[in-house]
Formats: sequence, C-alpha cells, structure tokens
Amino acid sequence: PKTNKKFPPGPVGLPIFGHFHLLSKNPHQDLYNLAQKYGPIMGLRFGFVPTVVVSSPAAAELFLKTHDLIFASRPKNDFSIYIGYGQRDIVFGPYGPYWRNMRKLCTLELLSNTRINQFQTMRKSEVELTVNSLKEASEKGEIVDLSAKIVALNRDMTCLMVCGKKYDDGDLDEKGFKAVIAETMEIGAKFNVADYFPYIGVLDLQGLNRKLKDLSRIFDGFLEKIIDEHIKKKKKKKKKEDEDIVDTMMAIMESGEAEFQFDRRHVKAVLLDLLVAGMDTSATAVDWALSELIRHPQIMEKLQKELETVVGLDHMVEESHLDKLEYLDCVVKETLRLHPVAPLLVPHESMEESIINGYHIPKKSRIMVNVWAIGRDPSVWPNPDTFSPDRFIGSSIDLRGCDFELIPFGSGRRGCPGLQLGLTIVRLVLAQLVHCFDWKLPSGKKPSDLDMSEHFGIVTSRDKHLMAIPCYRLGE
Ligand code: HEM
Repeated sequence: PKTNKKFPPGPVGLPIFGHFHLLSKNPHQDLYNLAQKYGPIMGLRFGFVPTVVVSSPAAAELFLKTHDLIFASRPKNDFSIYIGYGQRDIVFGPYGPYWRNMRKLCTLELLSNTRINQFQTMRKSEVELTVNSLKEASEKGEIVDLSAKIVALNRDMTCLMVCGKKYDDGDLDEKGFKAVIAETMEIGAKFNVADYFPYIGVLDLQGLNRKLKDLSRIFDGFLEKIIDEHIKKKKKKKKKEDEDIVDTMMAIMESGEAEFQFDRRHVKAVLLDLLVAGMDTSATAVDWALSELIRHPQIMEKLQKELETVVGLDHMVEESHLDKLEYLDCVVKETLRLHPVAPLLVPHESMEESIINGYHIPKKSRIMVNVWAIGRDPSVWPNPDTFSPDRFIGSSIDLRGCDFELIPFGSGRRGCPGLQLGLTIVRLVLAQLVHCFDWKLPSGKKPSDLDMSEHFGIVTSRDKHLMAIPCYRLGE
C-alpha cells in the first residue's frame, strides 16, 4: 500500500547516485544555496543514505534539543573505523553505554575545569615563548607565517596537556602535524562514495580508503610511542597535579575500575580525539579572528583599546583578565558566527524512524546541521555578511549551545565537551597577539585585499596561510 511518508523537500536526484553531483569543493556553501530554495529542513540522498540538512535556528533546535536523543548517534563509515579505532573514540562513537561512559570520563576527568586550571601556568609560558619569537621578528621587520605560528603554539599546548611533553613535527611524520591533521580533516568531510555504496566501496575509486589506512598508521605509530614512553617513565610516581591526560587514562585502564572495556585501543582512540580536536579547532578559530581583525582595522583598534584599559600597555594578558574583556568576547562570537570552525558540525545519525515538523525521517538518516548557513540567516542576522562584533554588544545571544542562532560548538548530547578549554585558549591567544602587536600585511597589501577563501574539511580553515608583519607595541 502507498504510504504518506513525506521526506523533507529537496532537489530531484539522479537515479542511484542521488545528489553527489550538486556538491563542489565547498559543500557547506552549496548546501546553503540549496536551502534558500528548499527550506531549513531539506532532504537529499547520497547513494543509499537519506540525508537531512538543517539550516535555521528553529530547525536546529528540533534536531539538537527537542528530539536530541533520536539524532545523537554517528554514522559508521571508513573514517570512523580507521581514525576512530573502530568507533571506540568519543567523536565518532555510536550512541550507547560505551560512548556515554567515555564521554563522562572525558568531561569529569580529562577536560574538567580542574584540569583546565591545572595547565594555566603551562599556557602562560607557551604563549610567552610565541610572543618572544614574534617580538624578534618584529625587531627585524620580518614577515611571519602567522597561521603556522598559531598552529605550532596550539600543538605544543595540546601535547603538554595530553602527553606531558612537546613533540616536534618530525615526531609524527615527515609531513608534520599541521599537514597530517589537515589531510585527515579534509578526508573526514569528503563524501566518500564507499560509505554510500557498500558494494563498490571495495574498489576504492577515490583512493580515500588507502589514504585513511596510511593516516591511521601514522597516528597509531605516534600514539604507541606516547604510551610506551609513559610506561617507561611510570616508575617515578607523579603527584596528581603533575599528571597529564595519558597518565590519567593509563591509571584508569590499569585499575580495571572502568565500568566498560578499556584497553590500549580505547586509550589511543580517545587520545587521538583530544590531540586532533585540541590542535586544530582553537588554532583555526584564532586564525580566522586575526584575519578578520586585520581586514577591519577599526575593529582591531577598538579591541586594542579595551585591552589597554583592562590590561595596560605595560603588561601581558593573563587568563584572569579574560572575563573582563567584553569586546573580546564579541569578537570571538562574531568570528565563530561567520567562520564556524566545523561548518557542518560532525554528522549525526538517526537511531529510529521519526516524524519531525511533519516530515518523515527514516532510521539511519544522516543529519547535517549547517551552522555556516545558520550564521548567515538574514532573518536572525541583519547584514549577515558584514563582520561586526558590535552586534553582540548588549545582546543576550551566547555560543554555548542554548541559543540556536549561534551554535559553533553544537548543542545537546553531542555538543562539544572541549568548549571551555577551547574558548579559554582562543580568547587568551587572540587577546595576547592583538595586545602585544600591531599587524601589517606584507608588500603594502590593503587590509580589504586579504584573501578569505576557505578550505573545506570537518574543520574548515583558511585556504591560504595568513602572512603578516608584527610590530611590538607594549612598553618594556
Ligand atoms: C574553538 C574550539 C572548538 C570548537 C569550535 C569545537 C566544536 C565542536 C563541534 C562543532 C563538535 C561537534 C558537535 C556535534 O556533532 O553536534 C565538537 C565535538 C567534540 N569536540 Fe570540540 N570544538 C572545539 C574545541 C575542542 C577541544 C579543545 C577539545 C578537546 C581537547 C574538543 C573535543 C571535542 C570532542 C571529544 C567532541 C566529540 C563529542 C561527541 O561526539 O560526543 N573540542 N566540537
């Protein structure tokens, strides 16, 4: 019998293939354009997989709050198998008791406020090292690769917190952390045909499967080395406050107290989540924020004025200043509105059949929340394409997941557990770089000429590195 099940509206797809052909190298922008015509709950199909694209605050609230539980799982695909250790990690783990326990461990032990505070002194000295090296460049009038500097700083802070020591780029692979992680993020967001056509998957037509195997080998070698180093060092018992995240995880593994299976694979899976999420997301956010500030000198000046008043030109920024820096907060929100680090969040998967807003959503549909589109919705954001942090002055809209107009960290059960850490790092690094230096573009380029093209991936960063000339501005 014919049923009345109405899948959300969308463009007509090709037989078998569905809608792959509508996506270019910037799928978040293509999906944004399509949603203008088909609406905020749009139905597409990729191969055999029904896909729902969510593009307005009200629709996002339906999927991430009202019906959060139905959509709280993740699809199983080649990426989550190779990079997520067979979905044993938190980011790609399917919804269920194992993921819930791991996530609890993550929020209570690994990314808690106590943990964040434990590493405050470390962050201070790492940020100082970067400022000192930029100060040298300033004295010589050199152009610096600011994107690379910010990534290196984040790499060091993340490695110190997670592994207890810094690693050089060569320790991971000859390509270095940034290149390897960028490749992972790009492949992770690719529409891998193998995931949608199980039978032709084995042919690996795009060569993604082979690349994923190579990447997982690189990461696994590095993680094995980290764990071995910790086992060797363990003879010397550390004080609780000197423990890094690997120590904590190893202790839980060895105690046998975890209420779920917890072996070396689980430790590696979660470590990889934290290393990748920690290194890439915050660095990308700072990179975008500085780019926008350099493009908008008056806004840069306004932020520098706030820093002068709160911090003073004879001091560097301390974490204790952050809560008093209201305009800084506006700049961070505005940056994440226009450049949400993860423009389509991480794909969710529905665990059962449901009816949402009158539309039938089958079990195992893929849900993509287009945060990039939500940040440009003209019914919520006047002049959406203009970078204007002032729109947040006196506004109650926050970015922690309660206001669906602005959800760069997602919301609900799958919302980012690293939010507090991520925001602390973004605010600290951004404030410090803006407070300590004036920034000029090389070869007389005008601020408005700065290229802002995006390079799509799970984490979407600047396509071209941000190159700029620092000019130190603090008194001695
Ligand atoms: C500016 C910084 C950051 C941004 C914008 C960000 C954003 C996000 C987003 C959008 C998601 C997916 C939400 C969803 O699927 O609905 C996510 C998940 C996650 N993030 Fe972050 N994140 C940031 C920093 C961090 C940091 C520093 C860590 C840890 C070191 C972290 C760890 C995670 C983990 C483990 C998940 C997976 C949660 C789950 O699937 O249950 N994030 N983040």
